[in-house]
Amino acid sequence: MAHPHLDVRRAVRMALADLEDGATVLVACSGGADSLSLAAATAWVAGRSGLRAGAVCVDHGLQPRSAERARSTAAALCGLGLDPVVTVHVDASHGPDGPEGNARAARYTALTATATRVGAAAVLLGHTLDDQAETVLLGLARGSGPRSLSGMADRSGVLRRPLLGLRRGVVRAALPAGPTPWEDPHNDDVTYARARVRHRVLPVLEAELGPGVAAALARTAELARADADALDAEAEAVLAAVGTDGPLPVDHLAKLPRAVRWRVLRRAAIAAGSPATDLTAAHVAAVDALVTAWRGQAGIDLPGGLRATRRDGVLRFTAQR
Ligand SMILES: Nc1ncnc2c1ncn2[C@@H]1O[C@H](COP(=O)(O)OP(=O)(O)OP(=O)(O)O)[C@@H](O)[C@H]1O
Repeated sequence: MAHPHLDVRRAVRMALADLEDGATVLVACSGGADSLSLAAATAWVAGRSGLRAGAVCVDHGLQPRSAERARSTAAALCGLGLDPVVTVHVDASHGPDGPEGNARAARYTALTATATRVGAAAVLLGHTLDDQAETVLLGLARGSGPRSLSGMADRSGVLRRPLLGLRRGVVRAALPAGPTPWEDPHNDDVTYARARVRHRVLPVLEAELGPGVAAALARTAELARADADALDAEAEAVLAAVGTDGPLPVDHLAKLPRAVRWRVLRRAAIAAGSPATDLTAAHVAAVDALVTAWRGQAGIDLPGGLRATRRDGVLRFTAQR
């Protein structure tokens, strides 16, 4: 960790290399250490490469002091040389994923909408290699498939994660002097699984298996993403050929590799009205058994009042009255 400032600036420079002169980038800033370090590096890079840099803070209204925090973050960012901060208020009290999940979904929607509104070419997020490794470990512990194990993408639409290849320690060692980062109390609260992975599981893995474990987990994420992309594309192609909303020929489904067939069945069930958040791997496996191990059973009930049935050589998803 000889030159953390250089490492962070290089990572930001590379992530922004394709932007045209005069383009605007926004740093998504929570006020935490990672996004403050990212903001400082982005201000430095933008100042030397003809880009405009601003910042955006999302106020979820979840923590009582969040408005005050947003104000002090804004002041710190202006001090780092970024344009005045855009603060966006979102309502995270509704949604299917609990307060944290709803806040995350609302945040990504708000960040993307803000980029469109201000004409920004990219919004930068401060996720690090440690965040990626934690996500992979949490996915492994849940028995996730390659899509979940692929963690966070370095690019997704307008969102970019320049620090995904850097350890959190490097990012924090490059923190600018002056602003005091705000620490989200959840980060250290070991009642949360992610905090336990961060403070207890990953350190033990590194002590026992070597310091390269986090980078290895991040590599797993990259490999899993490539596999998941290929399998998803194949499933899409199958559905494009047979049609998403009609009956699915069982003979055709039975010949597909299981990983592709599961994806086809999941997509078809969602297209027919089963909510993606409620449709589990066990539901999909039960529908799969109608294809591969059918012994005349009547059908499978699915979330959203849907029923999967097999008759006359085709599989159908129908809404139950
Ligand atoms: N309220 C928010 N407003 C704007 N951006 C946010 C907000 N919360 C999180 N982000 C963005 O998402 C990234 C990851 O946030 P998260 O809370 O998962 O991780 P973190 O390790 O606590 O990061 P940080 O130290 O920057 O808070 C942040 O670095 C930031 O870029």
